[in-house]
Amino acid sequence: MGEVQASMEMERDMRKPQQKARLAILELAHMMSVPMSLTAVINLKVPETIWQDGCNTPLSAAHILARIRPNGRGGDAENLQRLLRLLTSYDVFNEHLSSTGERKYSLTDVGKTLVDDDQGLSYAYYMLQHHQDALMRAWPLVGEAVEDPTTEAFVKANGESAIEYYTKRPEVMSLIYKSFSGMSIPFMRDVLEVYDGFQGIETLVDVGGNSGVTLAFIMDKYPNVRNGINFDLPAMIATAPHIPGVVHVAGDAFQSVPSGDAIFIKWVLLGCTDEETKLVLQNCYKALPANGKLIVCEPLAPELTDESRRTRALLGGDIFIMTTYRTKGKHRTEQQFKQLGISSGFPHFRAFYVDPYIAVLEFHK
Ligand SMILES: C[S@@+](CC[C@H](N)C(=O)[O-])C[C@H]1O[C@@H](n2cnc3c(N)ncnc32)[C@H](O)[C@@H]1O
Repeated sequence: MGEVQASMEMERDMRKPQQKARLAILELAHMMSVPMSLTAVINLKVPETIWQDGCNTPLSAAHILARIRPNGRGGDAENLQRLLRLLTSYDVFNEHLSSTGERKYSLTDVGKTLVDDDQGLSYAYYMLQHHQDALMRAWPLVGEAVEDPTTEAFVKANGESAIEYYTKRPEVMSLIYKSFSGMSIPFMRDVLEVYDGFQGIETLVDVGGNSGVTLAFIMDKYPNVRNGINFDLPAMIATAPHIPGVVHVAGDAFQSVPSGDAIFIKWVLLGCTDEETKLVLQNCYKALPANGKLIVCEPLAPELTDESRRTRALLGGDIFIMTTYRTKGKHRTEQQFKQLGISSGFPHFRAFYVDPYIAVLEFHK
């Protein structure tokens, strides 16, 4: 029987629900192979090797290995090809199969997100950050968040919180900065193309602004923002890089936040419990003038649970938060944010869906 015929017969058999179910559970059972293979090819520098000079020329695994290894020797091309085939099935690489059976690989649009741009940023650092040893140690304990939500899996596995762990290690901090910037800048580029809510603001406070890169990006596009205050925890501010025009201020948003015409918060509230989120929103309310505005960019959990990529990406991120940062931090729905805003004093709320993952939420006094 030829492979095509066998495949057609398998398609037909797949109509049997039990076979479909067994196949689905095996896919789930082997799911771990996907992020670990992706992390491996990033560490091996496969994406930039294929992308060399922006050409995206299809290369065989042996050719990729020869380019990666300066002396052109060593490495197991067959094993590299096995990683590339799996990741092709997840749309990271395109596979080009020749009539002789040789397989070559180029980058898809997904794969291209792993190649550094002219500022040295890409999503590769986000992948690497998420799969560091310390974070991986926490995953076997994910179920304990159900039994005991008082302590994060990360803390149980590593004896300290993720933030404490990061800030003690300069090499981890530099990965964190690249990871957040690599994820943040492409999103902000899209936001600033369509969202004009920063017009008319002179002093903008970025609460939990980390390195200050996002704030600098906003100030570049909106020169009316003349005073940019990057506010973060003391340990983060201690290692924040110097950025012209950005003033770094250390503090704790649970205590108070600096005053400004408007306040910006991005990718912070997901790491807070509902009570802490309310506290931060109340502190923002106090720090804003009459008619002041709080602009929040956070992942928005979908109301409906379906099988879409968006739902999976967002709910997967939600479990990442639960495991790594806060067992009761979470991705919230639009309605949950609206209610938290109202209970913190903000009577007006608007949501802008500028990106499938992160939304822009405006809270007005
Ligand atoms: C996931 S990072 C997001 C950084 C940045 N806003 C971005 O979008 O790239 C969360 C940031 O919130 C900061 N943060 C967490 N709790 C905070 C608090 N209580 N007060 C101020 N900053 C806080 C962290 O130190 C970290 O820099």
